[in-house]
Amino acid sequence: RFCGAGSIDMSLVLVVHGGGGSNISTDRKERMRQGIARAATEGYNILKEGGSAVDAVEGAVAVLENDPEFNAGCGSVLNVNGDVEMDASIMDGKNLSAGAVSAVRCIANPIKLARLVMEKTPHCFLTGHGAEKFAADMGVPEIPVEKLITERSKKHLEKEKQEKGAEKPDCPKNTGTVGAVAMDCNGNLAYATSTGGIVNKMIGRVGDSPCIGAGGYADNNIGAISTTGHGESILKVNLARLTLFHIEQGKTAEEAAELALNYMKSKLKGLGGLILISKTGDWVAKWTSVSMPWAAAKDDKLQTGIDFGDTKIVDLP
Ligand SMILES: NC(=O)C[C@H](N)C(=O)O
Repeated sequence: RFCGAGSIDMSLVLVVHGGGGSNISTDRKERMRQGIARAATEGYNILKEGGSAVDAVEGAVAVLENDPEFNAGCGSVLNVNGDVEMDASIMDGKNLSAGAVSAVRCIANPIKLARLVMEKTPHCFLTGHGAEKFAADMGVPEIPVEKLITERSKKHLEKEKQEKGAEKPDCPKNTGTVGAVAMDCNGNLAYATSTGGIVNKMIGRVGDSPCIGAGGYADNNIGAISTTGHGESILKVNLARLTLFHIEQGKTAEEAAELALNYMKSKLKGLGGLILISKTGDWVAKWTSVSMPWAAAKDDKLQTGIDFGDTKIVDLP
C-alpha cells in the first residue's frame, strides 16, 4: 500500500528523543524543546508524504545531528583527545535489516552512513577506518572536525577533565544523544540512534548506540525502540531487546519500558531512557535519568516534554 498525500493514515507515529541525562539549564531546555519538535515534525511529514519508517527515522535523526544543541553530529561530546568519534545505527522492522557505524570522524551525518551500511553492504556494522573508507567510496563528503566541535563541547571536556569525574551509571551527564522510532502507513516500524558518546571517553570507546539490541531494535511483529543513557549499562542489559522481550511476553509498551529501565537501575544502578512504538501503534517515552527531551507526533498532534510531568501538546499544521 502506498500512501500519497491525501490518503493520510492516522496510524502514522513518529517519536524522537534528545538523550537521557542530568539537569539542563532553562535556556538550553527551550532550545532543545524546539529542536526536538522540529525533528519530530520533519519525520512525521516524511511519513505523511508516503515515506517509509526508515526514511522518517533517518530524516528526524539527521535534523538533530545538524543541531549543535544535541550530542550527535555537530555538537558531539569530545573524547579524551578533544576529538569527535561518533556512533550510529538504524534498523528496518520489516525484514530486520540493520546498519551501524562506530568511532567515525569528519562526517556530518553518521546516521546516513549507517543506512548506507544497511543497504549497500553485506554487513551490518562498520567501524573506524573501514567505515570512513566506505563513506569516501559512497561519496559522503569529508568535513573538517572543527565543523563538529562547538564552544560548549570544548568547555564540557575542560570541566570534565578538571573534575576528573568518570561517568557514573547513576548520573549520566551526557545528555543529547538522539534517536527516533516510526510507524509508516504500511505498519512498518524502524528505529535510528546517533551519538557522540560520553565526554572524556577513551579513544575507540564504543557505546550502546550503534549496537543492535542495546541502542535500539525494530521488528514489525513487536515494536521499535531507541534508547539513551549510561552506555555501558545499556550494553550489559541489552536494553532495547530486553524491553521488546517484555512486550513479546504480553506486557504493554508502558509496562515493558518500566520493567526494563527498572531492571537496569536495580542491577547496575544504570540510568537512561527510551522511546518505543509497539506494533499496535501505542507509543511511550520513559526515563529514569533526571530528564529526557522527547517529542511524539501522531493524529496531527505534537507532544513534547523534557522533565517529568511537563508535557505540552500543540496541533500540527
Ligand atoms: N547520552 C547517551 O545516551 C550516551 C550514549 N548512550 C553512550 O553511552 O554512548
